[in-house]
Amino acid sequence: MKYQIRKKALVLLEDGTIFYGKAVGEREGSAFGEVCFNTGMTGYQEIFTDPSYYGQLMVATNAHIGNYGTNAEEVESDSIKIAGLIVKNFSYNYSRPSADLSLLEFLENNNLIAISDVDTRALVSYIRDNGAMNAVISTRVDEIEALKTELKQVPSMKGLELASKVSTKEPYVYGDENADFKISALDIGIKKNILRNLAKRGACIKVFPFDATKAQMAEWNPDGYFISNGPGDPEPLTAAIATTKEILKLNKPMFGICLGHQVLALANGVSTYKMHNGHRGINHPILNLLTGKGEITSQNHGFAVNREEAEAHPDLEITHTHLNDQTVAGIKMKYKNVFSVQYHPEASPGPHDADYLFDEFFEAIKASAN
Ligand SMILES: NC(=O)CC[C@H](N)C(=O)O
Repeated sequence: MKYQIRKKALVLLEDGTIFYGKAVGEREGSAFGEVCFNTGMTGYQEIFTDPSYYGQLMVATNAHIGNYGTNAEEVESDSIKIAGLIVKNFSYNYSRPSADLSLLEFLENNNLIAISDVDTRALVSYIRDNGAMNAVISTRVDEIEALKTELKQVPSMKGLELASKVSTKEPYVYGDENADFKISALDIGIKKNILRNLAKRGACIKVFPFDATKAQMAEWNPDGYFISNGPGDPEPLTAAIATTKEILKLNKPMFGICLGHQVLALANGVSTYKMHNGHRGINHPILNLLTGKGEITSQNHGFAVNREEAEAHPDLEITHTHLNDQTVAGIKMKYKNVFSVQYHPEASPGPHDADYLFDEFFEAIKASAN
């Protein structure tokens, strides 16, 4: 086997804790970022290409990663967005008829540094107990002091604006130009499966850069507005928050997902905060407070909306709650067709329980278009 003898590598956390492992493939080097973990058993390719993970080192809690290879169709953006990958067992072989590359080839094509043979259970328990923190993965195992110094230069996720790094530079149109409805989407890190979900329900979507103004987004007279998911802290997104505030005055239907949900809260003067540990996985339980029904959802966030402020806000209603820790999982504006969720109805990966949110958005669009 080509990669049987592999270089030693390490994960160094910002508090000095070290976990050892082996380099994946033959790439040497270091990758820095906030270390976080995803508990999904499947869906690694969608996770690695999700722009919301920009700047993060991903620990996969599933013990085998790579065993079903990759497929060019199953991406959520045009490249890998995680900063680095940490796994227990990296599978150099894969078995799936529809795969077109091994995970190793996919990582190499994207120049991604990855480390395997790490005690990921110990690492995940450690982060879970001690909270989100920065880390470096590196093959420079004899240069720990130098790595510590370099790690100190890495900015904290709190206060970090990252949407501009992943947003489209120019507006573009997605879907059939003759579709029944038109949606303007603010791209602060949009996942492809959101666009697929909007297009398949009969919309043509115009996707705008992170700093687009209301005037730019309103110019083609859309039937509704969408504010996307994305990476980083929502608070520094001053342009997106200001644009959202202006769009709200138009009284058109609006839907926000994840970072878009946080931006909607901020546009209403409700603050957000950094969680001790985020929610990242595909089996997070949510209670829909409007229907009394439970949903199993796909999640990926490290910030959340302040519950007391949302509860006290005269124009807002909390519509969904996360059942593990009672964090706010959804809000709506009482007097407008405007709502948002902290989780991912587009799944990819994950269950489709929350698909109905896209349908509700289209019902609102149809009602307001009449
Ligand atoms: N998936 C997302 O949109 C994540 C939103 C935000 N970056 C957070 O970590 O909370």
